[in-house]
Amino acid sequence: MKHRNNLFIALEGIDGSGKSTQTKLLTEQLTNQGHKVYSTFEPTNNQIGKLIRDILKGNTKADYRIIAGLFVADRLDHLLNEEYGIVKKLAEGYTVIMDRYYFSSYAYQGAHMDIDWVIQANAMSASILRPDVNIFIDVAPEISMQRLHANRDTIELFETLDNLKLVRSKYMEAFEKLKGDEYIYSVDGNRTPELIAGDIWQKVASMLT
Ligand SMILES: Nc1ncnc2c1ncn2[C@@H]1O[C@H](COP(=O)(O)OP(=O)(O)OP(=O)(O)O)[C@@H](O)[C@H]1O
Ligand SMILES: Cc1cn([C@H]2C[C@H](O)[C@@H](COP(=O)(O)O)O2)c(=O)[nH]c1=O
Repeated sequence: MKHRNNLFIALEGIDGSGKSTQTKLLTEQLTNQGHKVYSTFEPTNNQIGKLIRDILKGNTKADYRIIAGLFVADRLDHLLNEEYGIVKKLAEGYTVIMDRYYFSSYAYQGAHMDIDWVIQANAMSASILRPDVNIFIDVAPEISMQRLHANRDTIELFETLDNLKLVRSKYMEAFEKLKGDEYIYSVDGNRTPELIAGDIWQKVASMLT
Protein backbone atom coordinates (compact mmCIF):
# COMPACT_ATOMS: atom_id res chain seq x y z
CA MET A 1 0.00 0.00 0.00
CA LYS A 2 1.23 3.50 -0.90
CA HIS A 3 1.91 6.06 1.82
CA ARG A 4 1.65 9.56 0.34
CA ASN A 5 0.65 13.02 1.33
CA ASN A 6 -1.95 13.42 -1.39
CA LEU A 7 -4.10 10.53 -2.53
CA PHE A 8 -6.42 9.80 -5.42
CA ILE A 9 -9.57 8.26 -3.90
CA ALA A 10 -12.56 6.94 -5.85
CA LEU A 11 -15.89 6.38 -4.09
CA GLU A 12 -18.10 3.78 -5.71
CA GLY A 13 -21.52 2.30 -5.11
CA ILE A 14 -25.00 1.92 -6.54
CA ASP A 15 -27.29 4.96 -6.77
CA GLY A 16 -28.28 6.23 -3.33
CA SER A 17 -25.48 4.35 -1.56
CA GLY A 18 -24.28 7.57 0.09
CA LYS A 19 -21.30 8.55 -2.08
CA SER A 20 -22.06 12.28 -2.05
CA THR A 21 -22.63 12.20 1.72
CA GLN A 22 -19.33 10.39 2.31
CA THR A 23 -17.44 12.61 -0.16
CA LYS A 24 -18.53 15.61 1.90
CA LEU A 25 -17.62 14.02 5.25
CA LEU A 26 -14.21 12.82 3.99
CA THR A 27 -13.49 16.23 2.48
CA GLU A 28 -14.22 17.85 5.87
CA GLN A 29 -11.98 15.35 7.72
CA LEU A 30 -9.07 15.83 5.34
CA THR A 31 -9.44 19.61 5.27
CA ASN A 32 -9.49 19.71 9.09
CA GLN A 33 -6.20 17.77 9.03
CA GLY A 34 -4.67 20.44 6.78
CA HIS A 35 -4.92 18.66 3.41
CA LYS A 36 -5.76 20.47 0.20
CA VAL A 37 -8.80 18.60 -1.18
CA TYR A 38 -10.38 18.64 -4.64
CA SER A 39 -13.66 16.74 -4.68
CA THR A 40 -15.33 16.03 -7.96
CA PHE A 41 -17.78 13.62 -9.64
CA GLU A 42 -18.77 11.76 -12.78
CA PRO A 43 -20.65 12.30 -14.95
CA THR A 44 -19.09 15.78 -14.83
CA ASN A 45 -20.77 19.15 -15.22
CA ASN A 46 -18.81 19.80 -18.39
CA GLN A 47 -20.09 19.49 -21.97
CA ILE A 48 -19.99 15.72 -22.35
CA GLY A 49 -21.22 15.18 -18.79
CA LYS A 50 -24.21 17.45 -19.43
CA LEU A 51 -25.17 15.39 -22.47
CA ILE A 52 -24.93 12.22 -20.37
CA ARG A 53 -27.19 13.73 -17.67
CA ASP A 54 -29.71 14.63 -20.36
CA ILE A 55 -29.76 10.98 -21.44
CA LEU A 56 -30.07 9.76 -17.82
CA LYS A 57 -33.08 12.05 -17.32
CA GLY A 58 -34.71 10.56 -20.44
CA ASN A 59 -34.62 13.85 -22.41
CA THR A 60 -32.29 12.45 -25.10
CA LYS A 61 -32.34 8.87 -26.36
CA ALA A 62 -29.06 6.98 -26.93
CA ASP A 63 -27.99 3.39 -27.50
CA TYR A 64 -26.12 1.75 -24.56
CA ARG A 65 -22.93 1.57 -26.67
CA ILE A 66 -23.06 5.32 -27.23
CA ILE A 67 -23.64 5.93 -23.51
CA ALA A 68 -20.57 3.77 -22.73
CA GLY A 69 -18.49 5.81 -25.19
CA LEU A 70 -19.70 9.11 -23.74
CA PHE A 71 -18.62 8.04 -20.24
CA VAL A 72 -15.17 7.15 -21.62
CA ALA A 73 -14.87 10.59 -23.28
CA ASP A 74 -16.19 12.48 -20.22
CA ARG A 75 -13.66 10.62 -18.05
CA LEU A 76 -10.70 11.40 -20.30
CA ASP A 77 -11.60 15.09 -20.30
CA HIS A 78 -11.98 14.92 -16.51
CA LEU A 79 -8.46 13.50 -16.25
CA LEU A 80 -6.64 15.50 -18.88
CA ASN A 81 -8.30 18.92 -19.14
CA GLU A 82 -5.61 21.56 -18.79
CA GLU A 83 -7.77 23.76 -16.56
CA TYR A 84 -9.61 21.40 -14.18
CA GLY A 85 -8.12 17.97 -15.00
CA ILE A 86 -7.40 15.58 -12.14
CA VAL A 87 -3.87 14.91 -13.36
CA LYS A 88 -3.16 18.63 -12.87
CA LYS A 89 -4.89 18.75 -9.47
CA LEU A 90 -2.83 15.83 -8.15
CA ALA A 91 0.39 17.44 -9.45
CA GLU A 92 -0.60 20.61 -7.53
CA GLY A 93 -0.73 18.56 -4.32
CA TYR A 94 -4.48 18.14 -3.93
CA THR A 95 -5.95 14.96 -2.54
CA VAL A 96 -8.62 14.16 -5.12
CA ILE A 97 -11.90 12.53 -4.09
CA MET A 98 -13.94 11.25 -7.02
CA ASP A 99 -17.63 10.44 -6.63
CA ARG A 100 -17.54 7.60 -9.26
CA TYR A 101 -14.77 6.61 -11.66
CA TYR A 102 -14.23 3.75 -14.09
CA PHE A 103 -15.65 1.02 -11.82
CA SER A 104 -19.02 2.76 -12.32
CA SER A 105 -18.71 2.09 -16.05
CA TYR A 106 -17.69 -1.53 -15.44
CA ALA A 107 -20.76 -2.04 -13.25
CA TYR A 108 -23.44 0.08 -14.99
CA GLN A 109 -22.41 -0.36 -18.63
CA GLY A 110 -21.27 -3.93 -17.85
CA ALA A 111 -24.88 -4.59 -16.84
CA HIS A 112 -25.92 -4.07 -20.48
CA MET A 113 -22.92 -5.25 -22.52
CA ASP A 114 -19.82 -7.37 -22.25
CA ILE A 115 -17.95 -6.22 -19.14
CA ASP A 116 -14.56 -7.03 -20.71
CA TRP A 117 -15.35 -4.66 -23.58
CA VAL A 118 -16.13 -1.90 -21.05
CA ILE A 119 -12.86 -2.56 -19.20
CA GLN A 120 -10.97 -2.37 -22.51
CA ALA A 121 -12.74 0.85 -23.49
CA ASN A 122 -11.55 2.41 -20.21
CA ALA A 123 -7.97 1.12 -20.46
CA MET A 124 -6.66 4.57 -21.41
CA SER A 125 -8.07 6.14 -18.21
CA ALA A 126 -6.74 3.26 -16.09
CA SER A 127 -3.29 3.70 -17.61
CA ILE A 128 -3.34 7.46 -16.91
CA LEU A 129 -4.54 7.28 -13.30
CA ARG A 130 -5.50 4.38 -11.08
CA PRO A 131 -7.02 5.35 -7.73
CA ASP A 132 -4.84 4.70 -4.69
CA VAL A 133 -8.01 3.19 -3.28
CA ASN A 134 -11.49 2.42 -4.66
CA ILE A 135 -13.89 2.68 -1.73
CA PHE A 136 -17.06 0.66 -2.36
CA ILE A 137 -20.02 1.69 -0.22
CA ASP A 138 -22.00 -1.52 -0.22
CA VAL A 139 -25.72 -0.94 0.28
CA ALA A 140 -28.62 -3.31 -0.26
CA PRO A 141 -30.45 -2.19 -3.45
CA GLU A 142 -33.77 -2.22 -1.52
CA ILE A 143 -32.36 0.32 0.96
CA SER A 144 -30.88 2.58 -1.72
CA MET A 145 -34.21 2.58 -3.61
CA GLN A 146 -36.02 3.58 -0.39
CA ARG A 147 -33.55 6.45 0.08
CA LEU A 148 -33.94 7.63 -3.52
CA HIS A 149 -37.75 7.59 -3.34
CA ALA A 150 -37.76 9.38 0.03
CA ASN A 151 -35.44 12.17 -1.10
CA ARG A 152 -35.99 12.74 -4.82
CA ASP A 153 -38.86 13.75 -7.13
CA THR A 154 -37.37 12.13 -10.24
CA ILE A 155 -35.90 8.69 -10.87
CA GLU A 156 -33.21 8.34 -13.56
CA LEU A 157 -32.52 5.76 -16.28
CA PHE A 158 -30.60 3.19 -14.20
CA GLU A 159 -32.51 3.64 -10.93
CA THR A 160 -34.81 0.61 -10.78
CA LEU A 161 -34.56 -2.13 -8.15
CA ASP A 162 -33.84 -4.85 -10.72
CA ASN A 163 -31.14 -2.79 -12.44
CA LEU A 164 -29.44 -1.83 -9.15
CA LYS A 165 -29.36 -5.51 -8.13
CA LEU A 166 -27.68 -6.30 -11.45
CA VAL A 167 -25.28 -3.34 -11.11
CA ARG A 168 -24.27 -4.46 -7.61
CA SER A 169 -23.50 -7.95 -8.94
CA LYS A 170 -21.44 -6.39 -11.77
CA TYR A 171 -19.41 -4.38 -9.24
CA MET A 172 -18.61 -7.69 -7.53
CA GLU A 173 -17.69 -9.29 -10.85
CA ALA A 174 -15.39 -6.37 -11.76
CA PHE A 175 -13.72 -6.40 -8.31
CA GLU A 176 -13.04 -10.12 -8.68
CA LYS A 177 -11.63 -9.71 -12.20
CA LEU A 178 -9.37 -6.78 -11.30
CA LYS A 179 -8.36 -7.61 -7.72
CA GLY A 180 -4.72 -8.06 -8.82
CA ASP A 181 -4.53 -4.54 -10.32
CA GLU A 182 -6.81 -2.45 -8.13
CA TYR A 183 -6.97 -1.66 -4.44
CA ILE A 184 -10.57 -2.09 -3.32
CA TYR A 185 -11.90 -1.33 0.15
CA SER A 186 -15.50 -2.32 0.77
CA VAL A 187 -17.49 -0.73 3.58
CA ASP A 188 -20.93 -1.69 4.93
CA GLY A 189 -23.14 1.21 3.78
CA ASN A 190 -26.32 -0.05 5.49
CA ARG A 191 -25.43 1.90 8.66
CA THR A 192 -25.45 5.52 9.81
CA PRO A 193 -23.41 8.04 7.80
CA GLU A 194 -21.15 8.60 10.86
CA LEU A 195 -20.25 4.91 11.25
CA ILE A 196 -19.49 4.61 7.53
CA ALA A 197 -17.41 7.80 7.62
CA GLY A 198 -15.46 6.44 10.62
CA ASP A 199 -14.42 3.31 8.67
CA ILE A 200 -13.52 5.32 5.58
CA TRP A 201 -11.46 7.75 7.61
CA GLN A 202 -9.53 4.93 9.33
CA LYS A 203 -8.64 3.46 5.93
CA VAL A 204 -7.63 6.80 4.37
CA ALA A 205 -5.64 7.91 7.43
CA SER A 206 -3.72 4.62 7.33
CA MET A 207 -2.62 5.41 3.76
CA LEU A 208 -1.37 8.93 4.46
CA THR A 209 2.16 9.73 5.56
N1 LIG B 1 -25.94 6.06 5.72
C1 LIG B 1 -27.09 6.63 5.37
N2 LIG B 1 -28.23 6.29 5.99
C2 LIG B 1 -29.43 6.84 5.64
N3 LIG B 1 -29.58 7.77 4.64
C3 LIG B 1 -28.47 8.14 3.99
C4 LIG B 1 -27.17 7.60 4.31
N4 LIG B 1 -26.26 8.16 3.48
C5 LIG B 1 -26.94 9.00 2.68
N5 LIG B 1 -28.26 9.01 2.99
C6 LIG B 1 -29.34 9.76 2.32
O1 LIG B 1 -29.68 9.01 1.15
C7 LIG B 1 -29.82 9.90 0.03
C8 LIG B 1 -28.77 9.52 -1.03
O2 LIG B 1 -27.49 9.83 -0.48
P1 LIG B 1 -26.31 10.39 -1.37
O3 LIG B 1 -26.82 11.50 -2.24
O4 LIG B 1 -25.17 10.68 -0.49
O5 LIG B 1 -26.03 9.09 -2.25
P2 LIG B 1 -25.31 8.96 -3.63
O6 LIG B 1 -24.69 7.62 -3.64
O7 LIG B 1 -24.41 10.11 -3.88
O8 LIG B 1 -26.55 9.00 -4.61
P3 LIG B 1 -26.58 9.12 -6.21
O9 LIG B 1 -25.82 7.96 -6.74
O10 LIG B 1 -28.03 9.02 -6.53
O11 LIG B 1 -25.98 10.46 -6.56
C9 LIG B 1 -29.65 11.31 0.56
O12 LIG B 1 -30.92 11.86 0.84
C10 LIG B 1 -28.87 11.13 1.86
O13 LIG B 1 -29.16 12.12 2.81
C1 LIG C 1 -19.67 7.54 -13.83
C2 LIG C 1 -20.79 6.69 -14.33
C3 LIG C 1 -22.07 6.87 -13.88
N1 LIG C 1 -23.07 6.10 -14.34
C4 LIG C 1 -24.44 6.30 -13.86
C5 LIG C 1 -24.68 5.94 -12.42
C6 LIG C 1 -25.83 6.82 -12.02
O1 LIG C 1 -27.04 6.13 -12.33
C7 LIG C 1 -25.72 8.01 -12.94
C8 LIG C 1 -25.33 9.32 -12.35
O2 LIG C 1 -24.52 9.20 -11.26
P1 LIG C 1 -24.94 9.85 -9.82
O3 LIG C 1 -23.85 9.42 -8.93
O4 LIG C 1 -26.27 9.27 -9.46
O5 LIG C 1 -25.02 11.34 -10.00
O6 LIG C 1 -24.74 7.65 -13.93
C9 LIG C 1 -22.83 5.15 -15.32
O7 LIG C 1 -23.75 4.46 -15.79
N2 LIG C 1 -21.55 4.95 -15.76
C10 LIG C 1 -20.52 5.69 -15.31
O8 LIG C 1 -19.35 5.48 -15.75
